Amino acid sequence: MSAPIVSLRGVSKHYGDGPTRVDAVRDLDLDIHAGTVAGLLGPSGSGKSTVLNLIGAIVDPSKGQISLDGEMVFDGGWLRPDLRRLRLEKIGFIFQFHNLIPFLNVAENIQVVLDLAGWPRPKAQRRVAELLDYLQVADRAHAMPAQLSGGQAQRVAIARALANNPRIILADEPTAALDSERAGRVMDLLRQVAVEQGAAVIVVTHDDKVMARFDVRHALADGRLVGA
Ligand SMILES: Nc1ncnc2c1ncn2[C@@H]1O[C@H](COP(=O)(O)OP(=O)(O)OP(=O)(O)O)[C@@H](O)[C@H]1O
Repeated sequence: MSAPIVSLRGVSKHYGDGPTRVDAVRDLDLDIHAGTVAGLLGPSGSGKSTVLNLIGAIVDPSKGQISLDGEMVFDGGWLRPDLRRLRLEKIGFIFQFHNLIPFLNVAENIQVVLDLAGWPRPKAQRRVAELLDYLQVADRAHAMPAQLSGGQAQRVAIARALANNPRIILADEPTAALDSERAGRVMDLLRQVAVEQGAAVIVVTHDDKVMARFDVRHALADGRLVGA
């Protein structure tokens, strides 16, 4: 099997110290490979979002090692001076409530990511058009987020997450606000991205509608993996 795109070794995260300390993730080893759609499951408070945010360099690990797309990025401390750049280069985020910027239209919501990543304008505009086509929302390019249906908004959010060709897609409850048919389409799309772009897609969910759709399932309880 190919080398993992996401690899965690002995990763722990606690919030606070002393009597208020919460051990959210304990000594976690986790590998996710290219072309895989992985589910991160478990009851509320088991540490799922913390794991996603550790991989996304949004939360600082308390200890351990994290390597992303073949690069060791955390080894007792972050090895990259600019975590914002690390995220832009390697990671696409998708959230339950899509987090589109309300005062930018659909095309601009995607364009903004490419501007931040330093793409030249003409190339970025071609990429935006290609993504809107791929996600079947090209006819909504000039619509504002408030004018979109839930399914359309989620597809635009996915387009934005894919814009910079990240090898790692992190999704937090991406289907919870969608009916089964739309949820199924989002999962089909994530699978297509995993396969076509050789990406690792990691989905945190409680959503029973999509449980059968993962290649691998990692279940957490009390900050530890408890098997698939
Ligand atoms: N910023 C924080 N400060 C203090 N404690 C936190 C913080 N974030 C999470 N926790 C605690 O860490 C533990 C794991 O939380 P986390 O959000 O990762 O779980 P989860 O499995 O994603 O839960 P849910 O399904 O409810 O979103 C919980 O006990 C939570 O209260």
